[in-house]
Amino acid sequence: MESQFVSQLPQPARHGLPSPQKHLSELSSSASNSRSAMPPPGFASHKRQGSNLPEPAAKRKTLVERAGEPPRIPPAAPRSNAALSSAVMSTVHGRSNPSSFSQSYRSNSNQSRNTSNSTTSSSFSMSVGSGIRPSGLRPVSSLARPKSSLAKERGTRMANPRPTTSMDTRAENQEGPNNNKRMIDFSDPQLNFTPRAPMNPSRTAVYMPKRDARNISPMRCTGSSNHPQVLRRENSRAFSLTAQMAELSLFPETPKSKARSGSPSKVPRPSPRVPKALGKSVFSPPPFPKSTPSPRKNKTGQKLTKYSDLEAWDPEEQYSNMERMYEDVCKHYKQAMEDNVEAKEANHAYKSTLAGLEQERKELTENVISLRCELETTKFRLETAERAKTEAQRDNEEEIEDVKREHRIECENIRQAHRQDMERLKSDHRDELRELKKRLEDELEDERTQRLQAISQVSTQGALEKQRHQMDLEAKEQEIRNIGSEIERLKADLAREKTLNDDLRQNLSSAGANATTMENARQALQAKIDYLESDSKSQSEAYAMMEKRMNAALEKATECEEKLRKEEMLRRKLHNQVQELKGNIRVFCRVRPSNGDEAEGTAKFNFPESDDDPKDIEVKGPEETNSLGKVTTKTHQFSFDRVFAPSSNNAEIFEEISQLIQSALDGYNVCIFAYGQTGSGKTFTMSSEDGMIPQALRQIYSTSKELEGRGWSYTMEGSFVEVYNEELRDLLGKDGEHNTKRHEIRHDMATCETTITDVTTLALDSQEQVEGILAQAMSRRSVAATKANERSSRSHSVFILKLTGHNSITGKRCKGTLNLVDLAGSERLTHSQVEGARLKETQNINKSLSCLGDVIGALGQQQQSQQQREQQTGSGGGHIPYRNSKLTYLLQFSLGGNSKTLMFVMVAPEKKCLSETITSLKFADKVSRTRIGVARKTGGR
Ligand SMILES: Nc1ncnc2c1ncn2[C@@H]1O[C@H](COP(=O)(O)OP(=O)(O)OP(=O)(O)O)[C@@H](O)[C@H]1O
Repeated sequence: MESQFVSQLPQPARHGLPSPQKHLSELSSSASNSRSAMPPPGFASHKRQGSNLPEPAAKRKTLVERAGEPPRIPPAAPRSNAALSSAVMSTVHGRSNPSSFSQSYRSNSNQSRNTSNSTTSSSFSMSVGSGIRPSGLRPVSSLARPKSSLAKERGTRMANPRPTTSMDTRAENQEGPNNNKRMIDFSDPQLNFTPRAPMNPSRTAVYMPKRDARNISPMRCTGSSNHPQVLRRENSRAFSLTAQMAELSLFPETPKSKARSGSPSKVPRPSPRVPKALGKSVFSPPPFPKSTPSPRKNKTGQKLTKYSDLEAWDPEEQYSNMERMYEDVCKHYKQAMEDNVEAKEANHAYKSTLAGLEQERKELTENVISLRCELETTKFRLETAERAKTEAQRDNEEEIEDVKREHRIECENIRQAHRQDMERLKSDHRDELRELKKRLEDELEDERTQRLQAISQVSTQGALEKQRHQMDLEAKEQEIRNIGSEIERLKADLAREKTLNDDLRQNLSSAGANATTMENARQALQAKIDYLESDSKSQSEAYAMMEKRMNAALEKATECEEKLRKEEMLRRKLHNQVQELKGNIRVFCRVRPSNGDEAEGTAKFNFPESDDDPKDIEVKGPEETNSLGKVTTKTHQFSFDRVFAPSSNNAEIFEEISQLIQSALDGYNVCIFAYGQTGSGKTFTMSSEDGMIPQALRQIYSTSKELEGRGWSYTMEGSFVEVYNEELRDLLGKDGEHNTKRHEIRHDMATCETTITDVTTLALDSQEQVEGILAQAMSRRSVAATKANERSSRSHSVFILKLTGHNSITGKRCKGTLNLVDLAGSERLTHSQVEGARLKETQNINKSLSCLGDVIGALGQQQQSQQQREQQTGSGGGHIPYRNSKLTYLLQFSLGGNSKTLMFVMVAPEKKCLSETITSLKFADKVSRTRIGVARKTGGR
């Protein structure tokens, strides 16, 4: 029983001594581990003897110093060993309080072995348990938790052995934040810690840090307590244990004070299972003195005093307790002694290990010295090599510098040579250029001389040639002139011959007709003779009747012809009377359509309703502001012989003037002219494809054809001139001549005929010929782009058609002239803003138009005064300023009593032309009111 007890005590020397190798490895590992810097328990216990306070962390030791340290020191040694030492010392020095010693020692031994002695009471077990628990493990329950009625039960329950189950996990989880701790069963064969003492079933399981099995090493546990917090906790625990031990006394405690003393585990209680024979083999404590029972002993209900309610102590019971405690202490002391012996053995072993290590250290030191020597040698070599390298580098740099310098000199030399070469080449090149230039100049001079000689030769030859040609030309011109006069003479002869021929032809035709008639008569007579000879009386009667009827028919035909002639004469007479009634000067107004430029705006024109013969036009004038600031618009009303709205076309207009064309065929002078501002549509009306000129010619051709049946034959001669800057130009003249040749206007006052000198007069034999002539004339007209018209006519064009008719039946003749005039556009100088040639043109245009107005006005006045004078004296006369302009002079016989005149006043609808439009309309109105005398036939016989 005693041996069993002894074996349960901690025996570190026997089972905890590691092999030297392992020991060294642990030492070296501890050298690198700060936790192992904690002093071994042996040192600590010696150092802290007599002190319960924890020592500060020891200085880090060398390998040699550590070699002698015991490898496995129980955990929490500083605290437990201090307490143990103090307890032992107090016991040795005869101090009382064995229970505190027992408690301290038990805690120490249990920590070193990681086992617990479950043979003690539950409170004692808990006390021991708190010692083996790693720091931080259930600190509150072990230290601060007050004792309760449940504490004992809980402690017992914790000590109960149980297999490792899922509950372990739960228990582990219940450990709070330190989950890295786990319950380890010491019976687990995997663990290399095997307690020598039989395990108490109630303590087979203890809480261990969650590491490998080595974590149960006291060194590591010690290390873990090195943490400042842990140290504090350990210190406080040691302090509380010391304090508790100091509290222990032989005097009984009241239950109340017990309850206040803290954890029940800290109150020492004798284990009922401690063997009585403890320490017999080694140590036999003297018997505890027997106490004699007190005579005053009152087992039950004995009070402290007579007047007190407190129960008195039972000394006997206390004594027995003390006795038990004493035995317990003796038992532990014996155990400690055994441990001491073991520790000495271990010390010895450590010393031998230390010697080995010392030897090893010496060897290592020698090695270190030799290595240092080697290091020094290497350093020296390195420095030498460095120096050599630096020197080599310096040499290299010097060499590079030398090479660079040489290179620079070489470059400089090459550059110099190159520059000299360049200079030389340049001078050579300059010389070459100079020579080349000189040579070329010489060559050029020679060439020029040769060329000049050749030119002078050629020019001499050319002059001679020219002279010869000139002479030839003059001779040819003379020849042509002779031929021309010959032609003229021949033409006159031809015309005379032609007339003679015509007369002869007529005589021949009449003779032919007479011959036919005679033949018919002869045949009739022959038939009559035959009939008479056939002797038929009835036939003779029938023949007479037939002859009678034939004669009647012939007479009737003659009557009809006469009647037709009379009617034709009447028609002409009536036609002319109608024309006269219409007025010898008539005015038509035409408004052209807008050219589509909406931005310019259109003036307001009104055409009062009239079914087929519109004659009135209203124009809204420009806005005017009167003196009161009121804006007014004046409406101008005009009446003409006919008004054509913008929608009317050239065909409609020609219908109206076709009667005038007939008058020209009848032998009247007819003048149709178009007046208006530039761009108002004059040329469009007169000379466009379906304009008045082409249509008039078409009608003349067709009518003359019709009249052929009535014995009329017509000859048509046309000329086309323009009045440009008061000069006449022949538009049908030869190329190059039409605008250079000068022409004169000649009037034959006897025949009232006008001729232009050197003007081209063409016999118009066919319609196609006329159209070709018109196209040529139009292309030669003087036109220019103005502000108002891109192709503005800068001249007055006059197409003169002379119509000569002869009636072969009646022998009548007639000669009419048709003048179709396209006047140049009237425009204000301020509006046109032209200058130079254009200005001169405009001035001449305006002057001639003004003269035209003057002539018409004078004609009107003359008519009035003539009528008055005729009424008074029977004679007329007056001055008409025809000569004031070329235009009026040219149209002298077409603007007067001998002619029929029609004026078109052309109107542009644009707003910007409004003032010019009104001016034109006023002029036309004035002309329209003019009454020119009665037209007379010219050349009629
Ligand atoms: N009745 C019309 N219908 C359609 N276009 C017209 C008409 N009248 C004139 N024009 C057009 O208006 C433009 C000017 O006309 P035109 O050259 O005949 O004017 P103008 O009076 O002869 O001008 P100018 O006096 O400068 O010669 C032309 O392009 C012409 O085609």
